[in-house]
Amino acid sequence: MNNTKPAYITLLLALLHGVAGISILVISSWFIAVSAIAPVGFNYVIPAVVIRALALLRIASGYASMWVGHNDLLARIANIRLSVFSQLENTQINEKALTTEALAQHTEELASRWIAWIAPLSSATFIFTCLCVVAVGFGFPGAGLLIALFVVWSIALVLQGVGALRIAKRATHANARFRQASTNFLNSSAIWHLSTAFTNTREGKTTCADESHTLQGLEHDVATNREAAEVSAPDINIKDVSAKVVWHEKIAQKNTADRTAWWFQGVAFLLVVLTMSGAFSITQTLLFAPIAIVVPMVLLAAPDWAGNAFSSISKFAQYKQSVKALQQMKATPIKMLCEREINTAVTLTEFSVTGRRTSKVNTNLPARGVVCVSGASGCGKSSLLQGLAGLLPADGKREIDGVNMPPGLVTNWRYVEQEPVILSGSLALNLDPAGRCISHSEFITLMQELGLEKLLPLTTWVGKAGRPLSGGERKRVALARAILAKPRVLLVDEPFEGLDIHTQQRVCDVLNRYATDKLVVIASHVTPKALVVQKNVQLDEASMVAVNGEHRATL
Ligand SMILES: Nc1ncnc2c1ncn2[C@@H]1O[C@H](COP(=O)(O)OP(=O)(O)OP(=O)(O)O)[C@@H](O)[C@H]1O
Repeated sequence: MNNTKPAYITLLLALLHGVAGISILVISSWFIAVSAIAPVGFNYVIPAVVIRALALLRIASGYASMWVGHNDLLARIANIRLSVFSQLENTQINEKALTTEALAQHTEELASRWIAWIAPLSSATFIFTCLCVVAVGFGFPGAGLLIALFVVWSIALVLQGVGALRIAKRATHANARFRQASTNFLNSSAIWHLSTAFTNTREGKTTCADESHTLQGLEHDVATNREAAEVSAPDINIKDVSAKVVWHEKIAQKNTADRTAWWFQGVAFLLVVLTMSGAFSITQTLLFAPIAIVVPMVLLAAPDWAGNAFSSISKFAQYKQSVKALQQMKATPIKMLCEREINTAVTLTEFSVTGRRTSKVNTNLPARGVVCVSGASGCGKSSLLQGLAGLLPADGKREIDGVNMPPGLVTNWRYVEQEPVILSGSLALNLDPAGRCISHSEFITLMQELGLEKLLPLTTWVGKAGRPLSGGERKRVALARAILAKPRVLLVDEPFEGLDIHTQQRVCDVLNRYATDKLVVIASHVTPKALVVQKNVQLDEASMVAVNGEHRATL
């Protein structure tokens, strides 16, 4: 975090704001008392001017503290999110919903710590300590009561903090479950109509579809989906789905802070009542020494200048939970391997993705040319390509020219997914997300070759996650992105799926040309005639057969 200097300014301004406030209270209390018994010639102007100056200082420091604090907050959020993004770089994200929660919620808790709890708590502690020291040092009547209130405040703060930590833990858990459950639920939006249809037939009445699209309908719909269409993740707990659970914890946190503040207020008032009732012999002094009014006035206003600490300690508790949640964020690092030239072949021996039910593959892939991987649906074509690229951990050996490659992603090998990721941005951003210096003509030529000229110009906004693009267009944009990165090995998953014959031909031409000096591995159910295949690799449940003659291995 580079941007820490303004945080101290935030703290100083908060202290200034607090000290100015309490000084106004002390001086004005004394001033009112002294005015009643002031002798002729008493200079009223000086205390009035001091009070006015303090009031201005309080207003100015309050606004400045907010301005500096919030600017600092925004800078911190940006920094923390960037650091989380850099942690997530080159990793497999295991739980997307929780990662989103971490990015959206927990980073904010971390970033807001100075304005949320460090500054208010430090300010209240500083003021309380100074008041006690001054009251005892100058022998203010009732100084002991102030110290007693300080002790009560400290104990209440610790107790409130302990309770707040428990609630914050529950709140973080509830938030996480809600985020997971709602992500699962929203992902099933395309087949919501199934649950409505089911409800209609089962209950024999018409259900308003819109009604089920509201959050109130969440529990009912998830329940129906599970029961009828099994569209939700099996671990969804309907109870945890409810937004009410999340809201309940938020309210509980606020209520405990308010309750502690009320108790504190009660104790402060009690001390004032005891003071005024003569229990501490201050009343006698009050008649003769205006300074004796200071402690009762300070006690009376204690909830104003010390009460906020109870809600700040709750924010501290939430901060602690957010730090923990960010530390526990699950992402499996992908090791990056340096690029290597391939002179003769890539050899796979007993190669299979760890933990997936796929065939063990034994084959030699040529240094250049098109290799076509085929086989029944679910036999492991996509898994093989991802394992080969190093995106998934794999068992067996992956060798280049006889040298074993450790697990990891080879930097200049590219995998094009079966369902590609399209970024919400321009076509140019999608084609060159890393911002390489690719020439304009290179972009345009490739787009034309892949039959994507109607998407041009490059500034075209492809819409949110590329949803306005057709399935075939998304595939070709992803293929163009990979080709423009000029990988040594290009691994393409089902490039012909959803393409008409004419477009398949164009894609084949691009792949054939690319394979003249690079290795192109294609997983596909179809092999268009136009594709110049150097080698076929047929995956089978029982065996792996290299179709060019050699039966290399049997499971
Ligand atoms: N993310 C995953 N986690 C666990 N298992 C998976 C995952 N993805 C796929 N599998 C399993 O791995 C096996 C191979 O899947 P894969 O997608 O590699 O097959 P495929 O041959 O590409 O299928 P298709 O031709 O239908 O695309 C299947 O049994 C599948 O259920």
